[in-house]
Amino acid sequence: MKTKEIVFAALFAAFIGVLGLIPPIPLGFIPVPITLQTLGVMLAGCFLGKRTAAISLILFIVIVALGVPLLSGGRGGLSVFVGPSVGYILSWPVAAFCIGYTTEKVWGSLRTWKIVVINIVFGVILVSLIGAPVMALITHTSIWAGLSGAVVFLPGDCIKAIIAAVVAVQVKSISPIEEKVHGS
Ligand SMILES: O=C(O)CCCC[C@@H]1SC[C@@H]2NC(=O)N[C@@H]21
Repeated sequence: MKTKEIVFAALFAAFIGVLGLIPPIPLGFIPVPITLQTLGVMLAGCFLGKRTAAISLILFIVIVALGVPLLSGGRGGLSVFVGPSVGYILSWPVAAFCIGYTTEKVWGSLRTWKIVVINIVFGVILVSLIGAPVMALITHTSIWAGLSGAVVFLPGDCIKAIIAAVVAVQVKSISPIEEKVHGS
């Protein structure tokens, strides 16, 4: 692993932790909050690329598991991993990897709309498809109830997908993907 890769992965893990300082919005009818941290997950994928993004999110999760309160609302520790949001949390490295993988594929013809679509497919839909059924399992409700409840996250998550895409395209010249693809 290159030093630069480690630095970027650590920086993004810290950045996602900083996003967790913004208080979550609890929703009475579903035991998982609205959080800005998914913005960081999508940005990690489309700015860092598959490998570094996945490493960054795994690092973030390990730090949380060790008890550092980096999740929104100042939560951390192993108890988080038996709670209703565990599926969402564990989906983050997968989503970041998929976003990074597809972003690298379209890097040569990069357009904001392409990154928006990628972010929505993996950072919104895939995250929901993993997170909501796990939430349903843990809260002893039906998968259908879990998935339909999770629809509440979609509007906000789509806005985050757009913001992440706009930012990633704006700063593409300093992205590690640029170096990887064009060797600059
Ligand atoms: O802090 C946690 O315990 C994890 C929260 C997971 C929140 C999920 S991620 C996708 C969806 N979008 C949100 O804003 N909240 C949920």
